[in-house]
Formats: sequence, structure tokens, C-alpha cells
Amino acid sequence: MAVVCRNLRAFAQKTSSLRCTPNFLRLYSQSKPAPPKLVTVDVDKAGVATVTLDRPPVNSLNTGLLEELGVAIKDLEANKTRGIILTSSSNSVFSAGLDILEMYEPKKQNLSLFWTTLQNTWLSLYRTSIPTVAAINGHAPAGGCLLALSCEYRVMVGPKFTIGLNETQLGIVAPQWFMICMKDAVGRRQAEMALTAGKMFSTQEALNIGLIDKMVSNKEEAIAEAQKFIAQFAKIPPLARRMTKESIRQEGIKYMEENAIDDLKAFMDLVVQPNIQKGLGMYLEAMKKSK
Ligand SMILES: CCCCCCCCCCC/C=C/C(=O)SCCNC(=O)CCNC(=O)[C@H](O)C(C)(C)COP(=O)(O)OP(=O)(O)OC[C@H]1O[C@@H](n2cnc3c(N)ncnc32)[C@H](O)[C@@H]1OP(=O)(O)O
Repeated sequence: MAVVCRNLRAFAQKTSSLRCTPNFLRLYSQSKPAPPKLVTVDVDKAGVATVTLDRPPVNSLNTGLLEELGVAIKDLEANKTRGIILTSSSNSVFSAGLDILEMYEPKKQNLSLFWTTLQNTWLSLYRTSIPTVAAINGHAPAGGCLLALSCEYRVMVGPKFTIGLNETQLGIVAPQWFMICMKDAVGRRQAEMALTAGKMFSTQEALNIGLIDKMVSNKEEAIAEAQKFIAQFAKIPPLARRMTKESIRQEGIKYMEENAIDDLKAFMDLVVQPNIQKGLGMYLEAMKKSK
């Protein structure tokens, strides 16, 4: 027993002295790599932040990405950033929308956290006082379109990408707050037509109905247009701007503040339905087969 204790003491001394050596730090950092960041933030000299979704291959929105995006927006607000440009690290997809794997055969707790994180991050983006622009450099279906719609201005790379709230095509109904965002951008009539058909718009079609504000031919141009949009606010008194944005977006903000719990319950009840689970499984299979 005494020998065991002595050995343990020797080992403890050895490891505690090892703890600070470069070798130990190297070994420790090798065994515990930091998880890759799913959202990166670059602030330029003018104080404008480019927030890049970076979850290959398609930036599907899982809890981790949504959480990071929410934290990034809060940090940028605290740092008085002059503008946010939301874009993607992919060359062909802005975001594929909600991560279907978060909804397929889920644990109740995870599902609830997923939806609550989506609600909170959406509200942070939708109501932030910072000017926001989506530089949409790829396809933006469903939840991807929602993120773009939550910004104040949308510049999209064309002509080959598509955007829209396609939920009815998947046999589901877009939540009310998704619909409010579409109405905000294109008006009630166009929103009704787009949503009931679950239409995915080409870049040119999206421009025609006001779903996007500008079509450009590459990401660099999209970022330049976004910077131009943000620059105009340098001359506008910030309090007046903030209050106007908050006021004009009142319907969506109020909806979420008053209905978050009911919205969560409706989502949780729906997703666990056997027919929805079966549909999600088939959808995932179909996506794999279409490769
Ligand atoms: C169907 C949802 C029912 C849920 C019921 C609850 C209802 C409440 C929620 C209502 C609101 C829902 C909002 C949503 O956002 S639902 C998600 C809708 N999104 C889509 O339908 C987009 C699907 N994806 C695509 O169309 C294409 O992937 C895309 C055009 C974006 C890109 O095409 P590309 O050819 O470049 O890439 P692949 O299709 O080969 O995909 C690569 C891999 O990524 C996987 N993938 C794609 N999209 C998703 C996704 N949304 N979630 C999870 N995984 C996704 C795809 O399977 C490939 O995986 P593998 O490499 O493993 O095969």
C-alpha cells in the first residue's frame, strides 16, 4: 500500500511539473482540439462586420450554428458595430435551411433546445438595431430564406441560385413568423402566392417581386453592395433609425414575444408525429439518392 501511495505521489509530482511544459501543452491541445467554429466574424476598418456561415457542406442550421450566430449578433451589438453582412463560406449554398437531422428521431430535450435557439437567434437578427444585409451567395431554401428575409436588405448572386419558403412543397406549413418575414418583403398578395405554392424563385424572379433588392454576379460585388447600403446610415441619427426599425418590425417582434411558448409546443407536437418522422426519413433518403 505504501509503495502504491509513493508511486502515486511521484506520478502526481511528475504530472504537475509537466503541466506547464510546452510538450505537455502541445500534447494536451492535440488530444482536445477546439471544435471548428460554425460562424466566423470579420470586422473591417469601417466597423462593418461580415458574419459568415461556415458549416459545410450546406450550412444547414443546427443548434450549434444558430447558437453561435445569436452570440455573434449580441457581441456585435455590444461592440457598437456599424453593420452586419450575413453571408456563406460555400460557393453554391447560402443555407439549406433547418438541419433536418435535428428533427429526425430527436430527443425531446434536444428538439426543444433546437427550436428555442432558432426563435431567439431569429429575434436577435430580426430586431437588432445594427443595419443588416444578406449577401446571398448561393441557394437559400426555407430557413435559409428566413435568415435572408430577417435582414434589412438582400443582395443575391445570380442568375443560377434559388430562394424561397418552400415548406408547402415538403408538405409542411411555414410558421407564422416565417410568413410575416415574407410579407414584410414582398407584401401580402405576393407572399400568399409564394407560400401557398412553396415556390423557389430564381434570382431574377426574386428580384421582380422584391424578395431580393439587388442581383449581382459574384460574392465580391454582393459584399460591395452590402457595404454601400450600410454606409448610407452614417448620416442618419442612430436613435431615430433604431426606433423606426423596431416600430416597422413590430408585428414580427410582438408575435414572437407573445407566442414563443405556443409556437414551441406546436413545433414539438408536430415533429414527433409518426407520419412527419416517416416523411423526414424518406426526405433524407431521397437527398442521398439524388446525388
Ligand atoms: C422537411 C421538414 C419537416 C419538419 C417538420 C417540422 C415543421 C416545422 C418546421 C417548418 C420550417 C422548416 C424550415 C426548413 O428550413 S426545413 C429544411 C428545408 N430545406 C430543404 O428542403 C433544402 C434541402 N437541401 C437542398 O435542397 C440541397 O441540399 C441544396 C440545394 C441546398 C444544395 O444542393 P447540393 O447539391 O449542393 O447539396 P446536396 O443536396 O448534395 O447536400 C449535401 C449534403 O447535405 C445534406 N443536406 C442538405 N440539406 C440539408 C438539410 N436541410 N438538413 C440536413 N442535411 C441536409 C444532404 O443530405 C447531403 O448529405 P450527404 O452528403 O450525407 O448525402
